[in-house]
Amino acid sequence: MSKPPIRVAVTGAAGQIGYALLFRIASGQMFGPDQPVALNLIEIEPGLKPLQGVVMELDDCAFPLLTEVVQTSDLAEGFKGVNWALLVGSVPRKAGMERADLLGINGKIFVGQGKAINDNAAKDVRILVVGNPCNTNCLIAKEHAPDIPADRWFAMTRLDENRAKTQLAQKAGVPVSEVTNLCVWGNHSPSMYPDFYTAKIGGKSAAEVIGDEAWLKETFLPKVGKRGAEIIGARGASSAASAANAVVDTVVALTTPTAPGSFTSVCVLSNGEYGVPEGIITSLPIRTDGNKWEVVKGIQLNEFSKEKIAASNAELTEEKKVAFEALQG
Ligand SMILES: NC(=O)C1=CN([C@@H]2O[C@H](COP(=O)(O)OP(=O)(O)OC[C@H]3O[C@@H](n4cnc5c(N)ncnc54)[C@H](O)[C@@H]3O)[C@@H](O)[C@H]2O)C=CC1
Ligand SMILES: O=C([O-])CC(=O)C(=O)O
Repeated sequence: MSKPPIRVAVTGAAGQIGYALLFRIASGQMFGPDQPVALNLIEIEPGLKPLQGVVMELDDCAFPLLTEVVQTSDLAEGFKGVNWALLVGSVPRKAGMERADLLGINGKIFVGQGKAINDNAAKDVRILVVGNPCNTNCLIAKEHAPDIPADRWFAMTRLDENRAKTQLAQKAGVPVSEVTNLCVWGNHSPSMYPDFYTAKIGGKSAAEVIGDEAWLKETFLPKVGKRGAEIIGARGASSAASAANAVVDTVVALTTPTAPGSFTSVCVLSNGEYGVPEGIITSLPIRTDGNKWEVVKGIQLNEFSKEKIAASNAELTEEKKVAFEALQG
């Protein structure tokens, strides 16, 4: 007998990321080759017509695992019974903007979505926020969903982790699979800290294998931090296929046991781990048994790392203040 479907809501389903993401969910790449899925696709009114076209394409793929597709702009209908909510829908930045500039535009969206998830989702719902600025948007949604436990809320820095791994692999001249234990700490913004001191290449310290601290500090860090802007500059639009890929990677990482001794980067609600201020959604090293997750303990951070992490978290604390003041005003 086949398993009951996992019901997945995707907001902004007719957008760029949606177009790269839905087909991967429906094909089984997110939940596995024997796990049926149902899709609840949520768009604002003007997005419903293009969404129809995307759904025609989903139909035309004849995915054996796809049991149902709901198309709606009604949040209660869209989040009804969902086990996962992938919150992508929101405005992307243009050249010259920082992601935090989107707070005033996008923040409000996450109030209504938080409430609708609270009132309609399945009891086991887990939420991944992608729409920028994703950390603070996640916090806004969480604050408006009082019945959903805090450990169900995630925002995405896996794209930054993947970017950082590739940069290190290319510099070291090794396959990217050799790079492990790369935690991105802090905000999904240029202040993020991809921790090259803790990362490993072929099981050895990445910093020692690279052997060029000046490159790591002065080239690698800004390269990863500003990669999103670099892509906007080249493509004229923000990253979409790689973002969708990171959504798949994040959900897989949270639903399958983490390899022994390893971890992945996900933004979660801080509880003061590693001296991080409590009550912000910040990127931390996470491991899981596929169901329950925990922040990995005992990573030794040097002064440089501590300063970088503190600066990014100070930015998040300020972003939180500005966002919640704006929502009240
Ligand atoms: N966290 C991360 O690593 C990344 C985050 N992003 C962010 O993801 C978001 C989406 O990016 P794209 O798909 O490229 O944008 P897009 O503009 O191509 O698509 C966004 C879609 O969301 C829809 N939408 C807008 N407001 C909505 C609402 N209230 N409810 C439901 N749908 C709504 C729009 O109609 C549109 O179809 C942006 O905020 C972007 O900055 C992008 C890349 C990486
Ligand atoms: O940079 C942007 O605006 C889109 C994004 O979050 C990324 O590519 O990391």
